[in-house]
Amino acid sequence: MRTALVIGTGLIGTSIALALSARGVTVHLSDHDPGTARTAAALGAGTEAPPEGPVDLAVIAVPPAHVAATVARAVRGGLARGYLDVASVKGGPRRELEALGLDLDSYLGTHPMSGKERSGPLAATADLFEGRPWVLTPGRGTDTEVLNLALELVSLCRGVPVVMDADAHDRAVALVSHTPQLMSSMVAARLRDAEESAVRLCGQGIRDVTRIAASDPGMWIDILTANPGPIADVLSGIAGDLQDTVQALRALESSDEDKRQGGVRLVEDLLRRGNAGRSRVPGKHGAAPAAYEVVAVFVTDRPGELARIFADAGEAGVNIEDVRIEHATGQQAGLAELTVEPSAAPLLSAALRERGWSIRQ
Ligand SMILES: NC(=O)c1ccc[n+]([C@@H]2O[C@H](COP(=O)([O-])OP(=O)(O)OC[C@H]3O[C@@H](n4cnc5c(N)ncnc54)[C@H](O)[C@@H]3O)[C@@H](O)[C@H]2O)c1
Ligand SMILES: O=C(O)C(=O)C[C@]1(C(=O)O)C=C[C@@H](O)C=C1
Repeated sequence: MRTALVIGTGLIGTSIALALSARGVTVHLSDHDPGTARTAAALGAGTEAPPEGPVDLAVIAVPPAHVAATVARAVRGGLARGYLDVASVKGGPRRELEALGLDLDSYLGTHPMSGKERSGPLAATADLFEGRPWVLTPGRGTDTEVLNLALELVSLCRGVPVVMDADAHDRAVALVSHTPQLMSSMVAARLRDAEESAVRLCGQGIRDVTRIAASDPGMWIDILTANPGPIADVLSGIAGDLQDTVQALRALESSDEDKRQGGVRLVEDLLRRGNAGRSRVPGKHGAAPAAYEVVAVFVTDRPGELARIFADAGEAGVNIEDVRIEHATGQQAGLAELTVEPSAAPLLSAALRERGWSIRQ
């Protein structure tokens, strides 16, 4: 692929454009808000100048409700050899396009399973898709050339291609993406009117559970309204668990010991099912979930602190698999939690202690 046109230069479009530009593709940027395309160009994602002729691939990265019309306009304008979109739902846009009577052989619906709770080009990064699944939903008539262009795009973005049927994709993301967004919003919504004395105690648990509750409601309304049935199916299972859990907790308040034991069993069963589900979440780069250990290091809030820890870990020959910072409320300090292979944990702890770091046991 030598040339591409990205239509919609928000978080996803600009992240794709940055990755393609970094790998030598000439990328043209377009957005219905010219200021947004200008920002993306200023970040090094490509040029605002329109292409002189058809590009190899047009990437449509606009909100789901605008996908069909934008793809149709691009196809009718003959802007590219192949067209793909990246919307979070796949069945609806395809059906809308079919209803428009368009020849869809040069179009492919895709969905990168990576994003952020922030929108717009300023949140974009070239490495957003590295190691993440990228779903491709070819139809019966999809041109091989377009499929190959899409595979090249995923490879240039260092993603992992996964071929799926559009409706199967929508059922899967109802479970792994759309319902989690709603659950996160529901937990966060409890905080809106909560007492300040409670909110100031927020620790890492609620931060993890509510991160995506900061997402753009406009975008999510589009996504949820395009996939209501499968999401309602998942939520109704969760509603059953919620109802049982409320009853179990009420039983725990009872003075009847048998009722109390029944409540404990029910809550324990839920927690164990949760452990089993969580253990199925794929690890880094889509690999099987790995059992790692965490080495927690006290850090003060000053420039270069993390760089020094990483350099010390590197000198000790330890590869850091992941890192998370737990910030202490009201203090200029926190804990850097370094995730490493179990065999490397004692080595890392000893090496960091030797270099003056304080390790939490
Ligand atoms: N945010 C995520 O985590 C995520 C992850 C994977 C896929 N997606 C999908 O990617 C697409 C883009 O999402 P985003 O997060 O980048 O949103 P965003 O709000 O950051 O960017 C969307 C951009 O599209 C532009 N736009 C809107 N309508 C347009 C039109 N008709 N023509 C041209 N430009 C138009 C907007 O001005 C905006 O710059 C959506 O379909 C979304 O479902 C999002
Ligand atoms: O991690 C986030 O913040 C996301 O928004 C990611 C996420 C997801 O649910 O995994 C959200 C919606 C997209 O369609 C794809 C990715």
